[in-house]
Amino acid sequence: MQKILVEGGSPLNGKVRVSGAKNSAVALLPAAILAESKVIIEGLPGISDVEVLGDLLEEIGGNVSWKGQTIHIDPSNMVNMPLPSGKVKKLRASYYFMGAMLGRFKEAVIGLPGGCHLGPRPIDQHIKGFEALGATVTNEQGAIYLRADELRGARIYLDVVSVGATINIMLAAVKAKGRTIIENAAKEPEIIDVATLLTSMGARIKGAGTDVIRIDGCDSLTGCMHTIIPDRIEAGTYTIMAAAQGEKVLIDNVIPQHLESLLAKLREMGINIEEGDEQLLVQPGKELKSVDIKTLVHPGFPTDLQQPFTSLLTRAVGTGVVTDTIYQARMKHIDELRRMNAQIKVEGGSAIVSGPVQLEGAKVKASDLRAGAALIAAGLMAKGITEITGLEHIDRGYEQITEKLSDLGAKIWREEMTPEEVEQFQNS
Ligand SMILES: CC(=O)N[C@H]1[C@@H](OP(=O)(O)OP(=O)(O)OC[C@H]2O[C@@H](n3ccc(=O)[nH]c3=O)[C@H](O)[C@@H]2O)O[C@H](CO)[C@@H](O)[C@@H]1O
Ligand SMILES: C=C(OP(=O)(O)O)C(=O)O
Repeated sequence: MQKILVEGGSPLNGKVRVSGAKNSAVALLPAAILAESKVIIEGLPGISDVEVLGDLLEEIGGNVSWKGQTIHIDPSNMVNMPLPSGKVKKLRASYYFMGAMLGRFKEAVIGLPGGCHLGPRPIDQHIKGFEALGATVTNEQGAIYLRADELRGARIYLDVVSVGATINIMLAAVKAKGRTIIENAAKEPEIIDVATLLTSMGARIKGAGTDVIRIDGCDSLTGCMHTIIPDRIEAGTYTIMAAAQGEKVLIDNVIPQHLESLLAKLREMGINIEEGDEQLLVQPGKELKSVDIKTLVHPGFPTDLQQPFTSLLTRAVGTGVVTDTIYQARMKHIDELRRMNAQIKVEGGSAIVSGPVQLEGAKVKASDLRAGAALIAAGLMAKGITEITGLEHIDRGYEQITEKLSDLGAKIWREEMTPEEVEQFQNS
């Protein structure tokens, strides 16, 4: 087991290249189940979520091979194998096997998903959608059993705007008879990316990226080639780190329009950001002004950037209020930031960050993926050395984060934990 060490204070300079989007990748791979011939997806991020999904596709009989960041998935010999436990528990997005296997086999058994612990993460809207399409859905001993004699298109209104439910319903509906209309659909760029892949496979989808998606089902889908979009959350994380500790940092392979809400807030803080077609140049001033943020569904401020942004606020002048309306309990990083001398109060579900403070290195634990990014951001600004454990979360979503930051001039590295540290970590 490893830990990350960061010796703070070094300025960040240079160029960092953003990888393919985790939250697209984790849907694109299961989507390949629906094809009848080879699906090739280029530009995938080297993260553990993608590895696990590749293994799951092999478990159900897919022929999977890798050439660098490109995956070749031949789904023709896949079988409807139940996946009630095991690797499905390692990540959130294993829930996409429900929609994809239901679409292909009209039947599936999938264990309830894992992923970041951000408070309650129900999947009732996914189930509502599958049932509307004609499936019977039961929950038995921690696994979801889905079965349909026939999938029929339906009009589905989502009570909660959900990325996962929107994509999962699309996956099943592309093979349903007739038209499905998803109302109050999520509008995240990853939904458009998945719709683009499915359309290349022959699916008929209109409106992805708006809150009404129309899908006309078809009998068969073929293989295709697809290039994934860049990861807006990884890009946003490096943009925040550059704002916190950068002099002049170029974020490469980014779609700036995907990050408008973050960029607007950073500009309000006094950070100079120039937008190119696929690049952002970040040059923070000496003094940053605090701002308030409230997370919202896309195109609002993304919940997945709330935690790293909280770290940035510790070096801004004034008081910033952070409210997460998507995951109210996504606050586990706060206690760890406090160990590093951050002045943060939690009141009425919001974190109130007072600054500027000089953060100090400490031993901290990443409780989830973006908490990990928040602690690395804090470590970059802190005096002394910060030791971060819980890397299994960070490695779910950030490809080569220590290497990318080292290339920007950060003093950051990984070390094996001693047996005593492992024991302490496991008991904490
Ligand atoms: C793999 C993936 O893409 N993960 C992202 C996805 O997670 P995920 O798809 O799980 O998140 P959702 O968009 O579904 O969740 C949004 C909100 O809706 C609620 N909800 C969701 C589904 C449901 O059936 N019932 C329900 O009540 C959730 O508890 C949450 O409060 O979107 C989140 C919100 O942008 C991001 O933080 C995650 O990084
Ligand atoms: C919450 C996240 O991921 P997941 O939904 O995969 O747990 C995230 O990417 O920040």
